[in-house]
Amino acid sequence: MNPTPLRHDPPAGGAEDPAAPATGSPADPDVLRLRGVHRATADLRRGTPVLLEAAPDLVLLTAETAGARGLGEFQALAGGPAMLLLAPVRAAAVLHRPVPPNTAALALRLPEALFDPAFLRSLADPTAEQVLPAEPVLAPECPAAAPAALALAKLARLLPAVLAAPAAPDAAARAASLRLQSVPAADVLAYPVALAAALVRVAEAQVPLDGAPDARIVAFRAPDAGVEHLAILVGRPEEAEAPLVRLHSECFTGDLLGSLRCDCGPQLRGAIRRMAEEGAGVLLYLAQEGRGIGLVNKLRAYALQDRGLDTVDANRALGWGADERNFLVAATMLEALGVRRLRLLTNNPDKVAALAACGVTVLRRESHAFAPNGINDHYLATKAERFGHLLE
Ligand SMILES: Nc1nc2c(ncn2[C@@H]2O[C@H](COP(=O)(O)OP(=O)(O)OP(=O)(O)O)[C@@H](O)[C@H]2O)c(=O)[nH]1
Ligand SMILES: [Zn+2]
Repeated sequence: MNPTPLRHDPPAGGAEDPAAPATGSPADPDVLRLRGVHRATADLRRGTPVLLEAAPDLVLLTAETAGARGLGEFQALAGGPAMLLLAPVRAAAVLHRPVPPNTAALALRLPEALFDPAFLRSLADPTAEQVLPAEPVLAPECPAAAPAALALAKLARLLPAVLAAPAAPDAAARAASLRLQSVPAADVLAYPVALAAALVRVAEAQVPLDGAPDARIVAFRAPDAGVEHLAILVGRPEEAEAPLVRLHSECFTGDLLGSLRCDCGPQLRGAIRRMAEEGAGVLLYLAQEGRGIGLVNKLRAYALQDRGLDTVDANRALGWGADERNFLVAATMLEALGVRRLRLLTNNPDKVAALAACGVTVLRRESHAFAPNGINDHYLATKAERFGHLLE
């Protein structure tokens, strides 16, 4: 195999090469941007506020993780009235009325008396017990950086419901004394693309599989960020003219537990089987659980589906888009593996379009449909009706 080196490959031999460009070095601005955003997501997950550098700067705290300490630190940095930023479908549900179309985010007024963790969680999460001591009202203005604030919560795989306030004039100094993270809004919005472009191969091993003994796994990771993706190579796909490729988004419930709610398990094993029959193929096992919303949110989406919503509306009710995946990750991995022309095993036309948009030649789509099992029938029908999945 002769992989194409990517921008952040470490210097050969692991030594610093003084003549090499600065990419991957400690001062590489791309690496610093990834680091800043990744640290901010980790802080939000632990219920710690972060500063979002925008005009104006905002202090943020995710509603899902806000506790007494985080709320206290939030107030120490806030220099103006607090708001709760929500995605439009969730805001409409909380306000009990439609919101203007094409709205990226809405802001609700939030007096300090309502800084209560249970109240905040109930505003954020339609599956939580609803604790609504006051009727929520719209704030007079939604800050320009609200979409970046919600994007940061989503990168943390938390519900996109964010307590926000304009930062006090001395917020940067106070943030430094509390060791809080500060992150530019532009870095947050650029993060998914920067992360995908920065992936490097970090490990590789033979892993013979049941039915596909000639299999290898190659692991990819971006520097200074947490997410890892895997490529499962059957045979020598890089030597094939146009190998069979599958982009398989992680599904803990279907792939590992054999859940009958979806078709992921049969698709995963069926893809490996077909690749073994052909003698070669690549299955990219992408860390995009729940179409990019994460396992916890997928479980919430399932709870909403049990109350009658379909898979698209359940995502939206939680504040997420129907499909939050970024397939640039897959294009970057394929390039590193030396696969530029392929046949794509999928029913999803968006995957074909996304790879083509990244410059990958998809010679054709190969159908990958499995019969409904009596429980996933409605889910499969919804994928066909609302995502345009092709079943032939
Ligand atoms: N949010 C959400 N995600 C789901 C649900 N059911 C399955 N998933 C996720 O959907 C993804 C399925 O991914 P894929 O099988 O790669 O993609 P696909 O869009 O179905 O397209 P195909 O290539 O035709 O299979 C996995 O990440 C699952 O965890 C659901 O009801 N809600
Ligand atoms: Zn699944």
